[in-house]
Amino acid sequence: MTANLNINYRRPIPLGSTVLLESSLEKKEGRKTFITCRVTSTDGSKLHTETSALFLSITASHLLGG
Ligand SMILES: CCCCCCCC/C=C\CCCCCCCC(=O)SCCNC(=O)CCNC(=O)[C@H](O)C(C)(C)COP(=O)(O)OP(=O)(O)OC[C@H]1O[C@@H](n2cnc3c(N)ncnc32)[C@H](O)[C@@H]1OP(=O)(O)O
Repeated sequence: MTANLNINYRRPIPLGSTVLLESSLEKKEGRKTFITCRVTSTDGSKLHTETSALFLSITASHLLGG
């Protein structure tokens, strides 16, 4: 479950362009998983977006409000 999501939009992505998406698992601490992601041009020269997120493991009952 997404607990936190930060997105920095550095440069607009031209309509119809192809981009490269790179995600990394930064660390895992118990139920917490920290992920980062970068969106760049395919040659890597232009940074479009950089993201960090925290996901928490949950039980099915959490989704049902338990
Ligand atoms: C345009 C370009 C983009 C490009 C990039 C794309 C890739 C980007 C990468 C990835 C994107 C993935 C896609 C995103 C999709 C978004 C849409 C959704 O996900 S919709 C769901 C929204 N989420 C909810 O509705 C959760 C609502 N919240 C909850 O249900 C609870 O608060 C929950 C489950 C998150 C935590 O509740 P508890 O009761 O299970 O756990 P507690 O005890 O509060 O926390 C456990 C530990 O986590 C820390 N923690 C909890 N929330 C935190 C937070 N917001 N920030 C920091 N730490 C937090 C706490 O401090 C604690 O840490 P200690 O164990 O003490 O070390």
